[in-house]
Amino acid sequence: MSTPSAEKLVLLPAVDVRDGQAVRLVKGASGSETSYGEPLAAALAWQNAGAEWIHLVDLDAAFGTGDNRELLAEVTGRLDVKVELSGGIRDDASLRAALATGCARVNLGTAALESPEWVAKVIAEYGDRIAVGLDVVGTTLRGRGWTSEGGDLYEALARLDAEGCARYVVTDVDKDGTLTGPNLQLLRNVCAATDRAVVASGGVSSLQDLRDIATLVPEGVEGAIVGKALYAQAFTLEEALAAVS
Ligand SMILES: O=C(O)c1ccccc1N[C@@H]1O[C@H](COP(=O)(O)O)[C@@H](O)[C@H]1O
Repeated sequence: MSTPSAEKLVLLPAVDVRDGQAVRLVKGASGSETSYGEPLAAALAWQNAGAEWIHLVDLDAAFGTGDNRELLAEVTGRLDVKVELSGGIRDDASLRAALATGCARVNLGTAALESPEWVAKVIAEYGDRIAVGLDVVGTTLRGRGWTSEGGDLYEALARLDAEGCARYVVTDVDKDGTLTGPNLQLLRNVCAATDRAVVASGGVSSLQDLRDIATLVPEGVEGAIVGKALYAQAFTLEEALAAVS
């Protein structure tokens, strides 16, 4: 596989769902939620503003505090844009249900840490409909709602590369929801370690942050997830899309 050569950075507005509501967390901490209303309304707003993708997360399933599966299936079904579905996809049943929503791809987090053989199997079976979320503090992976430690980022990357993983969603947990700017060095380091596509996540606060991430497209960064900055109206999605076009 060669380094992907996307021309422009793809933006994926995030719709994270907890207890039926679109929320943003700070550093993924349970209890730090700010609520932003109906997930469908949020997703449709991003779609109408020009998004090509929505990053849709079942936070309850990620934390193990229940799930929002029916709601996320309904939201996915109502959208015309591509959906990257994430949170609690850890076995055949949850993967089948996620793929059956019609989402373009799923993002596996905890499973990549705790069930590596199963993840290798589903990568072989579903190819680029499977992305792996590499959620890190420093270079240590986090799972189960980012509460458990799951080994070294670069060891996992080498293993998943060898298994044919097509794409990684790389989140700096300490940046997520903080509006303090992305961890560009982490993204550079990951791109140097893999030739697979990388989606950047965590910390975007300004249009300049998006322009900075876009400079890493030639290194392999394909996309950026944008959450809090959009909900806090730091800029509009239209402005963001124009900034990276
Ligand atoms: O996105 C978040 O803010 C977030 C916060 C805390 C925990 C998880 C979070 N996000 C997503 O959850 C998946 C992992 O789910 P799982 O481990 O596969 O069940 C992760 O990739 C993030 O997209």
